[in-house]
Formats: sequence, C-alpha cells, structure tokens
Amino acid sequence: MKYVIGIDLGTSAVKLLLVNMNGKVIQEISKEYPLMQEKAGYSEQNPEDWVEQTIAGLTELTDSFPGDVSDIEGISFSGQMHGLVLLDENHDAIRPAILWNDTRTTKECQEITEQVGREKLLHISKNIALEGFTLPKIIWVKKYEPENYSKAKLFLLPKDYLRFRLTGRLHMDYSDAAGTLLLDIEKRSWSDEICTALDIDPELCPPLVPSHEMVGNIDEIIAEKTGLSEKISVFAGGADNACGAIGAGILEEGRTMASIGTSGVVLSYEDAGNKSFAGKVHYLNHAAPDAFYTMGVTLAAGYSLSWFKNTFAKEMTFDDLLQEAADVPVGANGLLFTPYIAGERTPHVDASIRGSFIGMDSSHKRKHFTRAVMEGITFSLNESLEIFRENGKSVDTVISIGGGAKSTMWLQMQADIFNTTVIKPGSEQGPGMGAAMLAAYGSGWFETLPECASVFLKDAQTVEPIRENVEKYKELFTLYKSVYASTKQINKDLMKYRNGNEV
Ligand SMILES: Nc1ncnc2c1ncn2[C@@H]1O[C@H](COP(=O)(O)OP(=O)(O)O)[C@@H](O)[C@H]1O
Ligand SMILES: O=C(CO)[C@@H](O)[C@H](O)COP(=O)(O)O
Repeated sequence: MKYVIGIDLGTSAVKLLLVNMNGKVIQEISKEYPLMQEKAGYSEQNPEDWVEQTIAGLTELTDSFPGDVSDIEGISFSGQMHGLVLLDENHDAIRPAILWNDTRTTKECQEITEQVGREKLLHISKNIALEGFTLPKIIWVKKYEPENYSKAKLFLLPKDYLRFRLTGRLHMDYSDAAGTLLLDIEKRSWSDEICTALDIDPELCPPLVPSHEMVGNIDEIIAEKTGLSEKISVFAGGADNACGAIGAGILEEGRTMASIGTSGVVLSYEDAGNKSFAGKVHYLNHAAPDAFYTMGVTLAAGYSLSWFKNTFAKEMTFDDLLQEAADVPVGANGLLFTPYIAGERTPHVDASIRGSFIGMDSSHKRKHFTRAVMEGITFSLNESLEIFRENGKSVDTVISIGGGAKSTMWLQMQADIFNTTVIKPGSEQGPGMGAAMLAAYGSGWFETLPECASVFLKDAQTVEPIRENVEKYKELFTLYKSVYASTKQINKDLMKYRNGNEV
C-alpha cells in the first residue's frame, strides 16, 4: 500500500494527515503554535514555529508509521492564506509573518484603491483591497519599516515558506497567489500594472506553479531529522480554503462549503474567472486546475469560541463546554452575540467594529453565552450565504468542515440557520485532506481530482434542518443583522481606548 501526507498549516496548529490509496486516514497529528498580538488589530506568527512544529509532527508520524516509510510517495500543503513572509538575500525571514487576521492596514488599503484605481483593481485582481490581503501588508512594511523593506528580496505565503524550508525550493501556487491582490486572476500571472502603480519591484514575487505540480524533493537534512525518504515528491499545494474545498468535494458548479476554523468561510465553486461580484465576496483561483471559487469570510469564527473558552472556561474541553450549552433553547434565552472580536470582512469590511453581547439578563449562565457565541458565528456565515443566494445561487446542501464540524450540535445549528441539509465529510480536516488529494493526484494515482474525490471522500453525517428552529432563526437573524449598524459608531469611538491605542 502507498501513502501520501497532507500538511495543513492552520492558524492555531499544523495538522498532518497520513492517507492511503483508498483515501483512508491512517494517522492524524496536530502541533500547536502561538499567535502574537502586540497591539489591538495586530496578528503575527514566528515562521520558525511553523517549521519546528511541522518537523516535530513529521518525526512523530514516521516514528509510529507501521510500514516502510519509502511507501510514502508524496507530500503536499494547505496553508492559512495571505500571511506575509519577507525573505532577505539569504532567504532568511526578515521579521515575523503578518497574518490574514491582522487589520493594521486600513490606510494602506485606501492608498492601494486610490493609486491603482478601484475599477482596475477589481478588473485585474477581482477583489477589493482588504486589510487581510498580502499587498497592503507589503505596503505597510515599506512605509513603517523601511530598513526591513530594503532587505527584502522575495515574499512568500506561510505554506510556501514551510515548503521552502522542507525542500529548498521557492514557489507560490496560483490559489494562494490569488489572495495577495497582486495576481491577475484570469491570466494567472503577476500584475505588472499593480506593481508599477504602487512602486513594488516585481522581482519580489516568486515563481508561480499549479497546486498539483511537483516542485522538488525533501531536503537531505530534513529527511534525516524526520525519518522521511529524500525521494518523496513534494507538490505545491494550495490556499487552505481552496484545499478545504477539494477535501469537501467542491469540484463542480452548485457545490457549497462552510468551514468553521479560526476563521469562518462560506465558499462556492465557479467554473470561470471572468465573472464580476463587485468585491462583495472574494473571487479567487481554485487549487483544482482551471477552476475558481467565491467566498465570504468571518474573521473570528472558531476564534470567537476559543477566545470565549480561554477567557471564561479555560479548564474545560470544547466538548464539555458545548455539551453544557446543548439544552439551551434556540436564541439563548434572548442573548445575541456578534463575532467581530477581530474586526470583520464579509459582509462588513470594517477593521474597527468589535463584538457585542446584546440582551444580557441576570438569569443568563455561562451555557447561554456559549450558545449565543455559536449562534452569532453561524449567523455571520449565513450573511455570506445570503449574498450567494441574492446573486442567484441556489444552495440547498452545505458541506461543513473545520474544527466546528466536530460538534453535532453545531452541525444542527448550521442546518437550522442556513436552512439547508448539512453534510459532514469523513474527515472534518478538509484542508489537510485536500492537500493529501493534491499529492495523490500529482503522484499520478488518479487521472483527475474528481476521480480522486470519488475514491477518497465519503459522507460521515447528514443533518436536516428542523422546521420549528428554522422559523425562529429567521427572526433572530434579522435582529442579529441590525446589531452591526447600531454598534458601528460606538466601536469607532471606543477605538482610542483599545490596547496599544490608548489616549
Ligand atoms: N470539539 C469541538 N467542537 C466544536 N468546535 C471545536 C471543537 N474543537 C475545536 N473547535 C473549534 O475549531 C476551531 C479550530 O478549527 P481548525 O479547523 O482546527 O482551525 P485552523 O485550521 O484555523 O487552525 C477552534 O477555534 C474552535 O472554536
Ligand atoms: O483569510 C482567510 C481567507 O481569506 C482565512 O480563511 C485564512 O486562510 C485562515 O484560515 P484558518 O486558519 O481559519 O483555516
């Protein structure tokens, strides 16, 4: 039997999946690393932590591998998107990586829009300038850290840096490059026009490759450290949401996925790159060949729940916390939560908005707050789904992945709020599975990715909406949507009191 490894470089942890030729997950390993938040709105990670924890995970995997390691044929990657890793002439990381959920670049987004022109930016990159994307971070470093910028010879995204450290080869795949705002999405090439308008040296941009392309082998020293064979083929991999889509079987028009990881995503397959969504949702290259996808993003989805748990129930497991909330009725006894604890992207592009609990009552206990947090996160995802529906997509089934899909209660809540059937795939590790599928397809095990999906992907659980809950949630969703406008200005005024911005 032959095997592949899918490595998902997430925000909270790196997750490794060892998968056999039948798509069976033989082993799952997860290794965490910290997030650095020096000021309100800042979010950084140390690239060395990604490398160390991946090496530790791979070593654990080979140590307990029951067969011959030379049967592991391929490795590929899925990675948190948009994070900026700047390399100097020796290819050393110049500063910590600035991540997708860092919102310090509101001014830089305005400058990009003015200097490139909103219509031209939309035409080339198919997206508007958002704080999370990579280009505003490059401009920020250029402006506020000129010494670092002058040393920069190349930029990479998180999983590209990890792959570079494992192989010594420098590349970026189209699906991740699409989230930089520097890629011409339709032509699949770096945009000289955008680089010129912003005075960015195009030499900073790495060579582009498709996600299933073989880009090298495991470096000798890494092979020795991890116990992997130097002969293993390494395939480029893709953006975590594009890989999540592959791992959830989003490989044809009409298929929609919801992911509750650190971020929350609602994503739909697109077969062409020449449509226009006017920047209301992200429109990016898929990791499947010649395909695209649209998606809405909730910045703090699972992150809102982990913030709540770490702050108010640190000693509890997620399972126990959610179990406690299982008997709380729909609507959490009149408590609403908006998950804007790190600002928001879809549908409100707003770095200064923050979360609220509305309707707190002296009868509320921790379990009501837990339920309200889960409902608020799911309402936020539903706002993205609403945009898809308003644009003519009919969505009656949603494939649910990410840490949130571990909970049956949350799957039911998604079915009730989305008013769709919700399917949980065999592994909720969609991005890791998608990466493993890219390695399997790249290794020539299958002619196409859909063929690979038909062998690898099995539905594990199907949840139908409960009519009574659907009706209640329709009403609550209207109330939820009104909270943004009511709290927008208050949050702007509170900004100066936030950590790092104090008066
Ligand atoms: N047992 C669980 N039930 C429901 N949600 C969970 C559970 N465990 C973790 N989560 C949620 O999943 C999130 C992590 O999801 P994951 O897909 O692993 O994230 P990432 O890929 O961003 O690192 C956590 O922030 C948490 O909110
Ligand atoms: O910024 C986005 C998508 O645009 C995020 O979805 C990141 O890609 C991080 O994802 P997770 O760590 O939550 O998987």
